[in-house]
Amino acid sequence: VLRPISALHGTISEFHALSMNFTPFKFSKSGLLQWETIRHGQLFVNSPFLLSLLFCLCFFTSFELFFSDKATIITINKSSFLHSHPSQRKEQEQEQQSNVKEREMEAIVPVVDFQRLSEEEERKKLRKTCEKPGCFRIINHSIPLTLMADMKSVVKYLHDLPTEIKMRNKPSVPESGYRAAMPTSPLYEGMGIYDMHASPQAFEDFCSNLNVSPRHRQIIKEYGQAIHDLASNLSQKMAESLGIMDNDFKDWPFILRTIKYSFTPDVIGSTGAQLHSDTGFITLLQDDEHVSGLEMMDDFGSFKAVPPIPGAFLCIVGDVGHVWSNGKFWNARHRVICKETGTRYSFGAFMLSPRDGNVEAPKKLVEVDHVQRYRPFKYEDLRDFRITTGKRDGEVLDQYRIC
Ligand SMILES: O=C(O)CCC(=O)C(=O)O
Ligand SMILES: [Fe+2]
Repeated sequence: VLRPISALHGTISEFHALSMNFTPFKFSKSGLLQWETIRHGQLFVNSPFLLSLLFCLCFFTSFELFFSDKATIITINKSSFLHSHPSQRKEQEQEQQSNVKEREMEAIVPVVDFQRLSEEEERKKLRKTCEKPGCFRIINHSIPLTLMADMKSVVKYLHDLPTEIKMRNKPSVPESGYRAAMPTSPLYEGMGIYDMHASPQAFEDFCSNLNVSPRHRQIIKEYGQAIHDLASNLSQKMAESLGIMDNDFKDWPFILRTIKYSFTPDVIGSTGAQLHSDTGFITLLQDDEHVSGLEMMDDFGSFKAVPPIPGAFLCIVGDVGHVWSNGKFWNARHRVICKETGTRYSFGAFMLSPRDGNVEAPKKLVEVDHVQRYRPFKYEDLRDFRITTGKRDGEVLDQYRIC
């Protein structure tokens, strides 16, 4: 919580003495000047001289100081320093309040270290986060940062192609091919390749339809292989965290999917992607590190912004993950909202379901649990049900629920 330590023209209303020291300041997007503090001695606040100096500074310059007792952030309102007109102060106060709210409204997305998944403690963490909130960040993974950056450039390039070229890329299954912005989802444009690791032809068709250059072709191929490897390894670790040691995810089909959101000033507040759960087992998303928008819904139906971590993938458990785990893993509900102007790119692997088989919990898991929570079904039936009914969130599974 940020507490004002000086009100208008420097009346100190509240002051919480915490130890602090300043790192170099920076301007935040909202025009606030922020000093992020690091832990140090109590030099600043314990010195009566400096405290008086601070008081005078507030008094004469109408600085407004905010002090975080949680995040140890000091915020000085730059604009109130420059213009101290009372009518502006109200606006500034409101802006600060909403900044505080925004910071408090960030989803807690646990971070899992891929390199440490051989350790019991990290595996427990993985299981716990798959149970709730049903999403996590994976760091120290196998995909080089250079490949992630290269793929992002390719994704931008592909989405910038003329529409008639993008349209050549016809879907072989829903969510593959090209999906242009539509009146029902005007901010959203998607592209995908289905099952490229098992069907080289799908990859060839995609590249030749879009006249992809040899260099870009190489990047997509490498990225597709790398992210499918990571997704199947991670799926295996998730299964192992439930005691299922013999499930091989390497052959499971996946969609390499790219999404572009065009966020212009007139659509701030509009929906980029409606509230949904993902249909497959797990999604590995390289979400945009600059343009925000992704929100997770919590148990109370509130939405929390997901802050980006450059270099980390956001992993989201889907409907198949929920059913396969006999209801243990949570298919996290999420959406994308336009919050700022810019183009948001998100892309990654949507790991779907067992090839040619039913979606169901492994027998061993059912034995341990003494109950099977969902009856087996075909992935395609679930996918088609979602398309025909327009239903997108986890309730689509109710039709298969046993208990
Ligand atoms: O764009 C994003 O960050 C989220 C995309 C998403 O949730 C999806 O495609 O299923
Ligand atoms: Fe999603």
